[in-house]
Order: sequence, then C-alpha cells, then structure tokens
Amino acid sequence: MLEVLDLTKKYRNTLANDHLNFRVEPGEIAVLIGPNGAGKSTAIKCIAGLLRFNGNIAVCGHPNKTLEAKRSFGYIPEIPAPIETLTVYEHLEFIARAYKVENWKDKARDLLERMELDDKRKKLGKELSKGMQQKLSICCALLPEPRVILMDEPLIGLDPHAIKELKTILIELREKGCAILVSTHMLDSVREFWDKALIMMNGQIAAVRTRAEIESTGEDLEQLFFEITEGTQTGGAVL
Ligand SMILES: Nc1ncnc2c1ncn2[C@@H]1O[C@H](COP(=O)(O)OP(=O)(O)OP(=O)(O)O)[C@@H](O)[C@H]1O
Repeated sequence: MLEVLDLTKKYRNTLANDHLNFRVEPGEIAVLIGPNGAGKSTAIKCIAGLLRFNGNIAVCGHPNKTLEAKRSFGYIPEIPAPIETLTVYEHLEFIARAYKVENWKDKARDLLERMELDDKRKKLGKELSKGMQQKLSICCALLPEPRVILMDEPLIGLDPHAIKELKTILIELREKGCAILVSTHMLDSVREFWDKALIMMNGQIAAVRTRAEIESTGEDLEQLFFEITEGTQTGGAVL
C-alpha cells in the first residue's frame, strides 16, 4: 500500500535520508522512531510529495507525486498551517470540494465532534490555538477517507481527550485496512498500537521490528532503541 524504495534525500551537505527501504501494508500501523534530526520528517515530507528526492515511492501502486497517489493519502504535518482567513468549517468544505467527498457534512460533523472542535466551527484559522490547529489539520486529512495516512508527530500539542480520541481513530482506521505511518520520538505515545517499528538513526533505518517479532523473542524495543541511538541501555520511558 505504501512502498518506499531507496529513498535518498540530501540538503546541501546533509544526507537526511540514506537509501531508506520499507513498506507499510494495509491494516498496519508503522512507526518511524528516532532521535531529533534522525530524518523522520524528511522521509514523511518526501512521501507526501513535498520534497525532491532520489528513489521511488508508491502509494497504492502509484508514484507518490501523481494525482492518483495524492487522492489516496492524507498527510498531517508536524506544524499545522491553517489558512488564516478561512473558518474551521470552511477548511473542511474546501477539502470536501477539492476531493469531491460524498456526504461530507456528516463526516465533517463526526470528525469535529470527535476532536472537540464542534463549537469552534466559525472560528478563523488565525484565531485557533496551536492545539486547535493540530486538531483541524487531523480533521482535514481524514475527511477524504484516505487509504494511506502519514502523520508527523501527530500527538504533540494535543490535549488528553484528543490524544485518546486520535489513538481510537487510528485503531479504527487500521481495522478498515488503512496503511498508517506515524513519526515520533516518543515511543510511549505509540506503545499500545504500533505493528511495525522502523528505528531511524543518522538518516538510515537501523532496525525494523514487528510487534509479533518483539513478542516472540521477548526483545525490549526501548532498549533496542537506546542501543542503536546511544549505544546504551536505560529504563526511561521517553525516547
Ligand atoms: N530544510 C532543511 N535544510 C537543511 N537541512 C535540513 C532541512 N530540514 C532538515 N534538515 C536536516 O536534515 C536532518 C534530518 O532532519 P529531520 O527534520 O528530517 O529530522 P527528524 O528526525 O524529523 O527530527 P525531529 O525529531 O527533531 O523533528 C537534520 O540533520 C536536519 O538538520
């Protein structure tokens, strides 16, 4: 469903992504975990078609920069960027028209209620708090019901209710067969629901583990992370 082959991205002298290869299957939540600067956001931006890169990326079988691919994925950026002069509801209407979403009003109402933005529907983009902007960004990405979902640090800035709700939404989307890629540097935030962990370090994927592998071998993912990133072991919960 999402296939990344030899993804390489260089910014001047910085090799931010160095021949990344991975897949995210339908009904799978993959987490891209790594310390600051590991190259997670760069990878997600390349997949979302926002950066030039070397390699091949396919979304539902289509090269990622094609219209067919863009119709198939939803992207939640690390930093939300609402349109200042549109209201919350107008953002959703805009997306609904652009993607020709059927029954969009019902879907928008459901998303706004779940993200507790329902009473903010008349607020302008520039009047939203950082957390509200993030919630709107999530609603906009999910409204067209994408088959592939790309989330760059989606839980940062959300209140506890929204975090709980977003986790529930992700699990529902996995059950519906979506392929989901979530980047984070906080393993704790994805601990309950990840299926495949891609540990990034210095622009490379240093290790890949499925939950089934971890459960069958008894390996500790957090320990593995610190062994890779620091050559140390720790009992700390936040990576
Ligand atoms: N626009 C840019 N121009 C030059 N270098 C960049 C740019 N964006 C990122 N980099 C560099 O690329 C590398 C990977 O950065 P990236 O933002 O992808 O990491 P990250 O894993 O998402 O980090 P964080 O967890 O801090 O968000 C870093 O060395 C960073 O300094």
